[in-house]
Amino acid sequence: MVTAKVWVLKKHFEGFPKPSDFDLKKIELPSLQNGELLLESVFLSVDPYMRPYSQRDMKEGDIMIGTQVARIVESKNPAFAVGAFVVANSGWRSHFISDGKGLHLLPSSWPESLPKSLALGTVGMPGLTAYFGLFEVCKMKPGETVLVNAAAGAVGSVVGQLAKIGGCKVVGCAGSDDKVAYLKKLGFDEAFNYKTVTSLDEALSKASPDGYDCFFDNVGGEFSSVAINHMKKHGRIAVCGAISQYNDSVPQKGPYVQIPMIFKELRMEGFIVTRWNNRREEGQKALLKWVLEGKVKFHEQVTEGFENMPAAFIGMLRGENLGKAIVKV
Ligand SMILES: NC(=O)C1=CN([C@@H]2O[C@H](COP(=O)(O)OP(=O)(O)OC[C@H]3O[C@@H](n4cnc5c(N)ncnc54)[C@H](OP(=O)(O)O)[C@@H]3O)[C@@H](O)[C@H]2O)C=CC1
Ligand SMILES: CCCCCCC/C=C/C=O
Repeated sequence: MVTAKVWVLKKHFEGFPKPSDFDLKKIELPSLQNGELLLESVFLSVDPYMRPYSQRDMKEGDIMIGTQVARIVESKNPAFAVGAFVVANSGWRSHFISDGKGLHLLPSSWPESLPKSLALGTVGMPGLTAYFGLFEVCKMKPGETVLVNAAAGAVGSVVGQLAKIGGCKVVGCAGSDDKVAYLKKLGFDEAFNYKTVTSLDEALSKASPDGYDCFFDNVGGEFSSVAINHMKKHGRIAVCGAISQYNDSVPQKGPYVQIPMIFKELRMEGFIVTRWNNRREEGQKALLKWVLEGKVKFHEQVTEGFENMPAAFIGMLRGENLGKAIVKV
C-alpha cells in the first residue's frame, strides 16, 4: 500500500494566494489493476495559469492542478516500463495511479547531461508557448524588433532567445536588476527593470526608438496599455498571459486598445499553447536541439520538497523565480 501526499485547494484564492488557502492531505492508493501503473513525482511545475484556472475550473477541496515529471514505480501496462519517466498532468500529488492515457514518455534519447525537469520548462509547455507564440502568432521575421515582458521567466527567456535565433533585435523587461543582467547574458539586445525605470514610456522609446514589430505580452494591464503605443504600423501582439491581472479582485479598467489598433493597423491575438498539441513533438525536437547546441540557455529556480509547493507557487507569482520555477520532491 502506497500513501500519496496531495495538495488541496482549501479555499478559493482572494487576491494574492496565501499558504492558508492550501491543505496537505494523505491518500491511500489501492493496488494496481491490469492496464494501470503507479508513478512517483520527481519534479513538479508551478505555473501562473494555476491562479486563473483554479478560479474557473476548480472547487474547494479539489487537488491542485498541474504537471509533473514522474517515474514509473510499478506497471501492469505493457506500454510503460518500470523506471521510465513521463510528463503527466496529474496535479499536486507525490504519487498517483494512471491508466497511461495522456502520459508523455520522455524520449529514451533524453540526454543524461540535461535535467529531466526541462520537460516542464524550456523543452516543455513554457518553451512550446514561446515557440508557437513567436512563430505562429507573431510571425516574426528576420530584422524585426521583438518586445517581451516577464522576460527572465520560463516563457519569456525562451521567447527572447528564439527571436535572436530568428535574426531579430530583442528588448526584454523584468522585475529586478539581477534578472536584467541575466537577460543581457542570454543575448538580449536591450533589457530594463520595469520596476525601477522612472517612465516605462521613456524606457520603451530608448530601447527601440523606431518602435516594435512584435510584442509577446506575458503581463497585460498597465504595461500593455503603454507598450501598445510603441508598436510599429502593422505590428503584431501575441497575447500570451496577463499575470499583472490574475490576482485582481476588481477588474482593471482601460485605456482601451481600439484607437492604437486602428491607426497602427495592428494585429492582436490571444492564444493557448494547447492549440498546437498536434505539433508538440516538432516543437520539443526543435527546442531540445537548440538547447543541446547551446543556442538556448536555461535556468531553473528549484525549490526542494513537496511540502513547499504552495511557497514555490506564491514565490513565482511574486517574481522570486529566475527562469522556470520547479519543485523537486
Ligand atoms: N497562453 C498560454 O498558452 C500560456 C501562457 N502563459 C503565460 O505566460 C506568462 C509567463 O508565464 P511563465 O513564463 O510560466 O511564468 P514566469 O516564469 O515568467 O513567472 C512569472 C513572472 O511574472 C512576473 N510578474 C509577476 N507579477 C507581475 C506583475 N504584476 N507585473 C509584471 N510581471 C509580473 C514575475 O517576473 P518579474 O520579476 O519580471 O516581475 C514572475 O517571475 C504568464 O502570464 C502565463 O500565464 C504561460 C504558459 C502558457
Ligand atoms: C497540461 C497543461 C496545460 C497547460 C495549459 C496552460 C495554458 C496557460 C495559459 C495561461 O497561463
